[in-house]
Amino acid sequence: MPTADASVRLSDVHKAYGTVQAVRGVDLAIRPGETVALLGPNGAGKSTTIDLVLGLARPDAGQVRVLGEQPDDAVRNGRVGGMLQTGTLIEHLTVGELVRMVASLYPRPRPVDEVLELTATAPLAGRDTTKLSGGQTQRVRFALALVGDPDLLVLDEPTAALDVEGRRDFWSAMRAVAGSGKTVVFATHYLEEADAYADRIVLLAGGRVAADGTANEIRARVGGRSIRATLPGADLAALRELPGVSSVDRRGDAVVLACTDSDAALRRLLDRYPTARDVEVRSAGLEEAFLELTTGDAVAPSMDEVRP
Ligand SMILES: Nc1ncnc2c1ncn2[C@@H]1O[C@H](COP(=O)(O)OP(=O)(O)OP(=O)(O)O)[C@@H](O)[C@H]1O
Repeated sequence: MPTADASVRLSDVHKAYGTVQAVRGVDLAIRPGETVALLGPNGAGKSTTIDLVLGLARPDAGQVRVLGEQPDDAVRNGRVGGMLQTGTLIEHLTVGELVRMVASLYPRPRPVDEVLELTATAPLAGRDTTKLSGGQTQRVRFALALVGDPDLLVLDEPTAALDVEGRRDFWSAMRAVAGSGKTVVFATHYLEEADAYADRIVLLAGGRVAADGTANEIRARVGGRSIRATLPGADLAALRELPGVSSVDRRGDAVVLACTDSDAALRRLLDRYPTARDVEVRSAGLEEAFLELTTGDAVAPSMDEVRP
């Protein structure tokens, strides 16, 4: 894709903080209208990548172009709307007053009523900004990122502190915006959010791109299947010796066999353990792909960090 045609292009970008290599040779091109998730465990380099795109950090090496410009020029020209992890709303204004005030700072703002509608903040327009829940605050921050009518929206973990309902409401607002043709880049470590809301997932680990594609393409990178069967009291060491089995795990009365050859493993399992029941064979999911692709020279995420 020629540079001018990409909304965001990173070419062999490196960024260190002291001795920590936060981003190590990232190449990435995001097309206009795409919704892209930057997914990765803690410390993968997601926020640093977002800071580079927003012109808040400069690369040590490589190039970042946003809408064909230097990032800070694109931001200054009102072409980029950003929502960072932290930030508070100006206090003692109503939501409507705040969004109107921010709109007045842009040359061609989007009509305020339309933005309030789109972000489901219209019912909050008369509410003081100090009287909002976490989810409502995030939607107002989203409205502020949107009101300048940017071509590109960049959101750093927009739902990190929200409960399930707050997350759902936020994403339904986001989906409406993405559907209107904007390019959206968001960072998350929620697999399900990346899967549900992004057209494409860029999986980061240890400051590098570990995988880049649709959720299905990333799943397909991990070819293995697993067999789950109810088998009370089974000897895990003996199961590990079955042909085609790479590892074994116990889940209550069930066992899960990760397989390199699930056909061979299944035949021998049923032969040796005729009492096995509720047998299921399944393809590796996004969670397995995430674990496999982000483990290695990168920092392995703990299951808490994966938060499927
Ligand atoms: N300002 C900074 N000073 C020093 N080190 C930093 C700074 N910002 C980030 N780092 C380090 O760079 C690496 C990448 O951090 P980054 O915040 O980009 O990752 P992340 O994927 O956004 O993680 P998280 O999900 O925890 O926000 C980490 O090791 C982090 O500790």
